[in-house]
Amino acid sequence: MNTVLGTDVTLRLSRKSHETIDWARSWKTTLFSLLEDVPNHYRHLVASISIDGTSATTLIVDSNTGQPLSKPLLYNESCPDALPLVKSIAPVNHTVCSASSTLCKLVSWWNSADSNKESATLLHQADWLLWFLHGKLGVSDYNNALKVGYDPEIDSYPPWLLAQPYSQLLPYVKAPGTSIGNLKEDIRSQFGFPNDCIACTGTTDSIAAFLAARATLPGQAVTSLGSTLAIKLLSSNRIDDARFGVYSHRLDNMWLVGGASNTGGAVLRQIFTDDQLENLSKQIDPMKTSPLDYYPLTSIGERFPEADPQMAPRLHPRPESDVEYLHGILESIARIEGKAYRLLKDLGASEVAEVLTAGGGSKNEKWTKIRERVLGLPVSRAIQTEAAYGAALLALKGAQS
Ligand SMILES: Nc1ncnc2c1ncn2[C@@H]1O[C@H](COP(=O)(O)OP(=O)(O)O)[C@@H](O)[C@H]1O
Ligand SMILES: O=C(CO)[C@H](O)[C@H](O)COP(=O)(O)O
Repeated sequence: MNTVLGTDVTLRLSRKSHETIDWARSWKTTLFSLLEDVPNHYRHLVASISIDGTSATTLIVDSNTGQPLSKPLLYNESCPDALPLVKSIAPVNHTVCSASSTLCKLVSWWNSADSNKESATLLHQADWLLWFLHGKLGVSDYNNALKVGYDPEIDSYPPWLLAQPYSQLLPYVKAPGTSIGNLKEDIRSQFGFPNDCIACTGTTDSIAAFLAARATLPGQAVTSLGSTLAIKLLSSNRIDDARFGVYSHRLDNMWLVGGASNTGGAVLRQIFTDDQLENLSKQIDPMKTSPLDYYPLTSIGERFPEADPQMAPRLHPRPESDVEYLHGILESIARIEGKAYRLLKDLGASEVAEVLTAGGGSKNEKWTKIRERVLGLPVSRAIQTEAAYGAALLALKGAQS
């Protein structure tokens, strides 16, 4: 029997200004502390390791040292300066035609960098952290590489992208859960992993959550209620439309159609502690419709189901009662989720039949009932709600192939 390790190292914006956080150092520290947390009596049994990270979280690193050449750009950061140029080379409404796409982040760096262009490589958060384990720089997976322009249907970067001068920075792409190679000797000896332990390509956090939920039939969907609201609907056909922030990830021979809204738990965390969320939620009647109409965001900008970088948060008027306020916020997020699923149907995806829930918000039973009422669909908590479990399934896939 294989023992495998999956880690979800997505780190979210904390209350501090994210200008003050050394993100790359935080991620590396988090990874190595997670490896330290593996009980010693399991470490010699670990056959394979994989990592999921936030999508479009981008690093430009030195091809020789792997060290970042500039500040990493997070999943929800945008580079609108690059959008006109990206739109001029990509097909209309292509996934990369979003200011928060990885390609916009690459083009923005390329146009502003005055050195190191010849010895630079683009990596995503999960790619860079896996590199510490296997030591082969420049390897990614076709889920993380989607937003830089990789086309998982042709298993290649498209000609319009390869023709660009910065295509030399693009990472080599493998399927998620594919062996990259054995762990480096220093990592094996530092943590006591076996000589034949391998590192496998990872995926993004919301796809790892989908894998963890074990949805296998077209029409099954997973909503990840984490810091953000990420939606993945298993569909037999591919839908991509940047006008609405809709794109399709490949999952073997099917498609995960969806997108990621900037609404979600990060807004709740700005207002309530987890204990307050639990205690206030107990007092909510989920069958009662909230009259409050919010668009809960932590800052200006929305990706999906409206791709509007100028959308402002709407969290007022605030009622006297915190129970009513939380009810209004949870119901408003549910309305955004409902709008997202209706949009996918209107764009031609398989019709959603049931919604499984992952992420921290999945434990809120009152929210689940509110969502079931608003969506008009069966909504339940996935048996496995942690993205790390999905990453472990990818490690297992790599160990068995
Ligand atoms: N009882 C609750 N009801 C609703 N949301 C909750 C509850 N407890 C925690 N959360 C939310 O879950 C989020 C954390 O979930 P998690 O899946 O770990 O997010 P991420 O991996 O994106 O950081 C937080 O933003 C928090 O507000
Ligand atoms: O919101 C996010 C972080 O939580 C990411 O954008 C999320 O990973 C969705 O992106 P993808 O659909 O590519 O997985």
